[in-house]
Amino acid sequence: MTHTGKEPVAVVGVGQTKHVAARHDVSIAGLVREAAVRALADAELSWADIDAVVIGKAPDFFEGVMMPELYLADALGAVGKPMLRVHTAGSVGGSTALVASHLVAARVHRTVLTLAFEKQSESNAMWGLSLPVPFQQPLLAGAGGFFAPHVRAYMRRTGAPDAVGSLVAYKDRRNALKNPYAHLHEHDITLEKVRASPMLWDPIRYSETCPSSDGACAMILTDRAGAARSRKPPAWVHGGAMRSEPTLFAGKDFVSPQAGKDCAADVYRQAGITDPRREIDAVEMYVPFSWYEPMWLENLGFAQEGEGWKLTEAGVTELDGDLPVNPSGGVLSTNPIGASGMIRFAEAALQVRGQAGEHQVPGARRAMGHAYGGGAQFFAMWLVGAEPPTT
Ligand SMILES: CC(=O)SCCNC(=O)CCNC(=O)[C@H](O)C(C)(C)COP(=O)(O)OP(=O)(O)OC[C@H]1O[C@@H](n2cnc3c(N)ncnc32)[C@H](O)[C@@H]1OP(=O)(O)O
Repeated sequence: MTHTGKEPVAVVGVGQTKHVAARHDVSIAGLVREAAVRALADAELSWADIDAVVIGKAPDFFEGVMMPELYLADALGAVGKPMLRVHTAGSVGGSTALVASHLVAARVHRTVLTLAFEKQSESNAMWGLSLPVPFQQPLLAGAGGFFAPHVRAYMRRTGAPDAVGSLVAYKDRRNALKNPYAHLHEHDITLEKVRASPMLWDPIRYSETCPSSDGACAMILTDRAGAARSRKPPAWVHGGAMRSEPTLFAGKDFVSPQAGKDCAADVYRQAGITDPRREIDAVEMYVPFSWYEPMWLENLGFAQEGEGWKLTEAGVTELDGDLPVNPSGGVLSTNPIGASGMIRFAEAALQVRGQAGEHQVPGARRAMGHAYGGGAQFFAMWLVGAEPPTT
């Protein structure tokens, strides 16, 4: 039989660890295996059903272990099978899933285990991200130090009121209470508490910042025949894209990077989306600092330029709003950096499979997963649906 076009790709299994500040009870190998075993159990498959493994994590500085994938082949059942590592800084969880999905779409492999992790308690991510790299803009103190001026630039450009950042944090931390895997479960959270929390990197407050987490996320991606064997509803990949640009160049727009806009436009084109605000039911967006919600709402085309904060302020992005953003609690509640992009992709898949539990968006049919990394320079996104793609 001659095959033309791409093979449709389905997510049939999702597994996560409970994300926490420090998993002292397991090694990196133990952490990744836990997520992989849960994804296999969800898919009702065994190691023998997996043809290849695609793994991702953020910079090796975060654990101080160079190339940890070298010793993870047995923990991930990859002995005698192809295993591949992807690296695109903080967006890596998303790009890893996309590489895995391309292997299925291109009919290189039929069923692929993809996994991303970070065990930040083994090191210190803030100082891991504060290296004095020669001939580069100093990164200041960690990612917060790098991104805070871009948040200020957004506030100045749009006239957004100070309160918007706190609204996002308050929403995401409440959503996290509905997600058993989320790192932060702040049962006593109030808006006043968020607003009164200490300023870390002006204008980013403690409660408007992601934590540093240990965690892993895995997915099983398969072809049309694999999806047909799945007893649970699959999530179908309708579009996926990656884009990159340098950290610094004349004219770079840190508030709304061109690479992010182009990446989203490519995904919408593949998925046949012309009005993302109306046609997408849930978004899992990479928001490590709360102000990135309104910033990405604009960058991804959900709002006109300068208007993203108005959606947040009006409650549109709440779990019961008409465009729920980060029903899982998002990166703001859980950030094992390398895994965070894959968690966004996996949570989007759970939404359209109807498997998101207490943070399910009722009736979600199409959901978007978004990841970014580096100096807002690597982007990875996918759009998944409850129905198989028509093209
Ligand atoms: C592309 C990207 O992903 S960019 C983002 C990259 N990631 C970051 O920049 C990480 C930002 N966060 C941090 O640097 C740190 O978590 C800080 C500065 C906010 C807090 O530092 P520390 O207090 O040293 O955190 P530490 O990890 O030791 O945790 C101490 C406790 O505070 C909790 N905690 C950590 N951060 C937060 C937070 N932002 N809000 C509420 N609680 C928090 C932890 O869960 C832990 O509680 P536990 O002991 O009950 O488990």
